[in-house]
Amino acid sequence: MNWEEGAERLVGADADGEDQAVESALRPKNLDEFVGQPKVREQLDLVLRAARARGGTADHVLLSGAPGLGKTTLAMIVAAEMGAPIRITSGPAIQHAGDLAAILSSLTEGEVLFLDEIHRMSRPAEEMLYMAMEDFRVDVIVGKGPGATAIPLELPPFTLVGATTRAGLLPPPLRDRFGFTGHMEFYEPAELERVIHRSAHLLDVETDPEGAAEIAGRSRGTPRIANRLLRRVRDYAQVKADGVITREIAAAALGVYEVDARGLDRLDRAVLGALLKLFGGGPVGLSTLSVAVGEERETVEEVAEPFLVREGLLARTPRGRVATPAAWAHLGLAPPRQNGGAPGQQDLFGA
Ligand SMILES: Nc1ncnc2c1ncn2[C@@H]1O[C@H](COP(=O)(O)OP(=O)(O)OP(=O)(O)O)[C@@H](O)[C@H]1O
Repeated sequence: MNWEEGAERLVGADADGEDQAVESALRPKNLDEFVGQPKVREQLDLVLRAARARGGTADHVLLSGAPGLGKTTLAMIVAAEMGAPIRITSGPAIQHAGDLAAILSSLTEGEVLFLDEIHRMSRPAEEMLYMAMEDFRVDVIVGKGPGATAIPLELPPFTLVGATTRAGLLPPPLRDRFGFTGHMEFYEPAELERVIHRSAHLLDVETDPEGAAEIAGRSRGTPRIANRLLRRVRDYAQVKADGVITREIAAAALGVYEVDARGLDRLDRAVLGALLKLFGGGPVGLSTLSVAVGEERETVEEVAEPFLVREGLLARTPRGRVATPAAWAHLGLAPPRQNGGAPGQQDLFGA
């Protein structure tokens, strides 16, 4: 299978076509329904309540965190809680300052502008946004060269909700213009169980507590993945059983899709398996490891490794990739008595 960009993984955190079609039905509509993220929820609640009490517009909000953790959902909740409409766009869609000017100038008072992947906006658009956020004004440049003139345009007060997977990539002047920054964490299994119960209810699927726990444990801390796995388990329960999701049904269904008890899929297990079985647990260079699993370096490094590192199964060291004791245990293998092997011979392709 090709795991290159665009290949769909059941445990991938980016939205696929089916996710997009069903996600709006599963989105919590207000802060009370939003599961987990207690800090962000409490802080945002204060920001919104205060703005409502003042009868004004809420401060600009920056949400950072991995894909599928609920940034879009929270942006929609900000609008709903403020009783305001929402406009949704993304950094890559705004390549010219003019694109942004067109959007900003059509906003109505109090409207929420959701800018996903805000770190991918073009530089000129970013500079226009500074002024819009601070002074609710933009300068529209008319003409070219020495004859160009800037026509100031007043904007109604609005709330920008920016989302980014990488808050560190935002230039400080942009970051500083947000009144509130919320960092979204990966979800605890108990929180994902609540997400699954809620979604199962909305999808009209019966799920017992152990069934939800089984799916939660394989969802990589991410509600989008939990919802996706729930849909696949529901299919299995309907076709192979009486439609009720139990622990056995969930485990069997996700076994069919090769998502293991910890949420690793075939690619993750291939990388980990090669590291353990072929290289004695490492250290081994990334290129060597990639050749061993028959994948591109980038696929191993960007698609498989981040979750393996997060799970404490693999470490990236200056000498190469190293498996942790938990990796041996997870694949049910006994570590060699002296972990380490012969890195000089294994690093044939460099790090
Ligand atoms: N806290 C939550 N409680 C319940 N469901 C949630 C929660 N967070 C996210 N979800 C569900 O997960 C799905 C993905 O959420 P959302 O689209 O908001 O993620 P995102 O962080 O914006 O992702 P991306 O960065 O890819 O745009 C939604 O369908 C939503 O129903």
